[in-house]
Amino acid sequence: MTATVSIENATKTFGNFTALDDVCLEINAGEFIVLLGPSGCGKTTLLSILGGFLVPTKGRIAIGGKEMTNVPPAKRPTTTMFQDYALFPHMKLKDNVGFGLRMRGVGKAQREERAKAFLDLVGLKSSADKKPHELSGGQRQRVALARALAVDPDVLLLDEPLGALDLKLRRQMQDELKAIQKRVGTTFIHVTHDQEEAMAIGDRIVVMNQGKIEDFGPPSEIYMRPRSLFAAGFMGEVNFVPGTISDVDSSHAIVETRLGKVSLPKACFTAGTPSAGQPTTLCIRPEHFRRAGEGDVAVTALGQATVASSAFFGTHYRCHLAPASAPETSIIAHMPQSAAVMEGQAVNIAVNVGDIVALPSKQA
Ligand SMILES: Nc1ncnc2c1ncn2[C@@H]1O[C@H](COP(=O)(O)OP(=O)(O)OP(=O)(O)O)[C@@H](O)[C@H]1O
Repeated sequence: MTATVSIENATKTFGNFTALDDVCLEINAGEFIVLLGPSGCGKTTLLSILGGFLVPTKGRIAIGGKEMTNVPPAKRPTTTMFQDYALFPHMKLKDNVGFGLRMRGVGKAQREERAKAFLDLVGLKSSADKKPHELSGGQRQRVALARALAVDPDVLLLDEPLGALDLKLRRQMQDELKAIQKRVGTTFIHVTHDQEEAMAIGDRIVVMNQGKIEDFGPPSEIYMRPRSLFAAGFMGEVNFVPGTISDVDSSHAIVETRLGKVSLPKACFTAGTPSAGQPTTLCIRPEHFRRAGEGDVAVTALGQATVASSAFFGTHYRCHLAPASAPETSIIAHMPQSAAVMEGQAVNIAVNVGDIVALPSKQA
């Protein structure tokens, strides 16, 4: 089963401290949503409010259109899967997976049938009679997922479920989790502080900081068109180039920066309409720099820079560039293999204007 989730102006305070600050979110049925942000930003607090383990100080929650704000966890159509997924060590896998069903009074035969179906879903059908200690970490994690899904929640809440796994297994489990979610169609809300994980699994990502939502959208949109400096910086590497808007006409705004004047279409201003005099920061991803002259007509030249360092990364060279106009500034640029850049070399750098995002500096 699956359901929509609606969060209206949810605030949670602990004494004088505001852990969640006026959060609004509309989640579609069957979406894989990732709550992403640094430690302490309020991800778990929001998940706990959805699961019914915390009641918001203000605001309301609805699941499948039904008011849930004060409904206890057991009466909600949600299941929460925690990082320490605590399987019962003395029980066979089929009994672990069937546990929730037993609590709901489902008979043994039906329980076993359903447990086996869900063990099959996670690729462990032939292990139904094993006990948790006979499994690897990744396999135990899959059993926990089967157990959570066996009770047929409308919404599965996952609190850093892959946090205990090593990197390789983590990446593999991300792919599996995404594939299983697509198969069952349940709404998944998954907490992580790992940006790559969020991009690997999320249909949409909620970027959180200090109890607030900084950005919400599909991974590509948050990466390419972030709506806050925090979201831009949290979703991968970015160069921040501070400047001021000196002029605006009907289609473009001129931003004066230490790399020179840049004329940007208004679509580059993702957080609102630009106005003259506004302190503005340009966000440029390392892979968007290129050597001037290599590209098309939409390229903005940013002047000459010296390659301070260059490291070969297989797919590209990762370079630190010192611009001639501001040598104390270090720019990180990924240059293609074909650019064959060398330390000490002077290069003319350019960026496709459409790849630049301009955001108000005061958000920093
Ligand atoms: N019961 C509580 N009493 C007081 N403060 C709390 C309580 N629960 C959470 N907090 C505070 O609220 C803030 C948000 O906590 P939360 O657990 O939601 O963060 P998080 O984003 O999930 O972080 P992490 O990734 O480290 O788990 C933190 O500063 C935390 O110390």
